Amino acid sequence: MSDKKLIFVTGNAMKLQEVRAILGQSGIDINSKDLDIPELQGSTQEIAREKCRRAADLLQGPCITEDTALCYEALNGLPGPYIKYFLKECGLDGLNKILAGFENKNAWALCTFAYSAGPGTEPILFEGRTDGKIVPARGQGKFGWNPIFEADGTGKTFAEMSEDEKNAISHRFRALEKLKVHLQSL
Ligand SMILES: O=P(O)(O)OP(=O)(O)OP(=O)(O)OC[C@H]1O[C@@H](n2cnc3c(O)ncnc32)[C@H](O)[C@@H]1O
Ligand SMILES: [Mg+2]
Repeated sequence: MSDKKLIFVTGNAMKLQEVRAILGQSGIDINSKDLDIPELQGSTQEIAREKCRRAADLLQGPCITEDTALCYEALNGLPGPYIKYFLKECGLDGLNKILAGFENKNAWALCTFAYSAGPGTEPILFEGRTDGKIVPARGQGKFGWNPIFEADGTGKTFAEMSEDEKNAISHRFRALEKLKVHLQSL
């Protein structure tokens, strides 16, 4: 495995940057491919599995994909996997206002990596979760909903953290820890 480059199918340059930083010296080398893969409706697991299946079919080979959800406790986990569209249509301010009628601002960030060994195989999922709460935007807004997610126990939004600080506690880091173990066992 270590001499092979694994393909990460994503259109998101910030995801790729964080994945490369987190994997660092692990010996796992990632190439990326920006394929537009339709994302189904369903649970985060169903969406992740289907996206990876389709990516492996298109590539005709092994690959990984990643789905990130932002889940509000007051909304039983929504927007969840649909956060990209909520962010696009409502903005950071709207993502706060959605919770105006609720005292509970708790949320969790959920990262799901899917690994496919190739077409016709069942993707394997690796999940990582970071708990926090939704707050009015603070910090550098370079990546998605970073400015409105304050991670528990830090007093900081992801956007107020350095890359290293975020990558030490993030949903993505936690999911990659599990994916790494799997890849290194191949
Ligand atoms: O090609 P893919 O990998 O699907 O990339 P995407 O940008 O479409 O990503 P998702 O479908 O997983 O949608 C997740 C949304 O959440 C945003 N996002 C993902 N990870 C994030 C993180 O760690 N911090 C802040 N925002 C994030 C991202 O910009 C999207 O708007
Ligand atoms: Mg996507």
